[in-house]
Amino acid sequence: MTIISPSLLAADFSRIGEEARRAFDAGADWLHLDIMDGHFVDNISFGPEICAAVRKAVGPDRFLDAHLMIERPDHYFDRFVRAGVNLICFHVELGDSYYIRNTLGRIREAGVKNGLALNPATPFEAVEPYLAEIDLLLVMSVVPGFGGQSFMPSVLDKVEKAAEWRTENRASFLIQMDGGIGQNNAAQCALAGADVLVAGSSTFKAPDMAHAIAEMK
Ligand SMILES: O=C(CO)[C@H](O)[C@H](O)COP(=O)(O)O
Ligand SMILES: [Fe+2]
Repeated sequence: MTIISPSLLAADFSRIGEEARRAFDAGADWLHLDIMDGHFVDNISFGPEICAAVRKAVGPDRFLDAHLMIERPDHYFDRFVRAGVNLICFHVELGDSYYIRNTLGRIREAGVKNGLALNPATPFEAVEPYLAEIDLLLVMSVVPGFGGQSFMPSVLDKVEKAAEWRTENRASFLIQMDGGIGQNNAAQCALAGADVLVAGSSTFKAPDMAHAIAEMK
């Protein structure tokens, strides 16, 4: 069954704890936390203190996946580990192979799952060298920075390539897609090979969140 991870970016920030609980009560499998620093992307969202508040609101057993859209994941990731997230994903565009490999290793050593994200313009080949060392590959289906953008179907090719690579190499990383995903394109993403679908606007802003998540599943 495909994992649905609503993005808290589309929630009502004046009631962040209640909103996080609302997602899980509506059938969310994971909750997606978008961290933006105003440098790697042209937007600022929230940091580790809010993540810790979300953890407190949902209890110890819920899976929180943090998508770091920040320039120095190596410098900041441990604050998110201490805040209680379960998975930390950062972008492959950020550095050379030493930086990427070292940061992936340090995240795992800190006791959480690691993930590597790629922007729509970044080719599959950029992440290929690291696929044996990751728990999750995030294929962005919008240019990161903002919720509510239109899904880019051109990235589905990369999802298919990643799924083929995984089969051929008997690897076990999950494939996640993020951006513009809803009831109208979830099946297309899953058929291409995605295991985890991030959905912000189509879940938090739906008239009935439980129905929206059930429809996607
Ligand atoms: O990483 C992101 C943006 O950079 C968000 O996770 C993504 O945009 C989800 O929101 P929506 O489903 O509304 O597109
Ligand atoms: Fe995201």
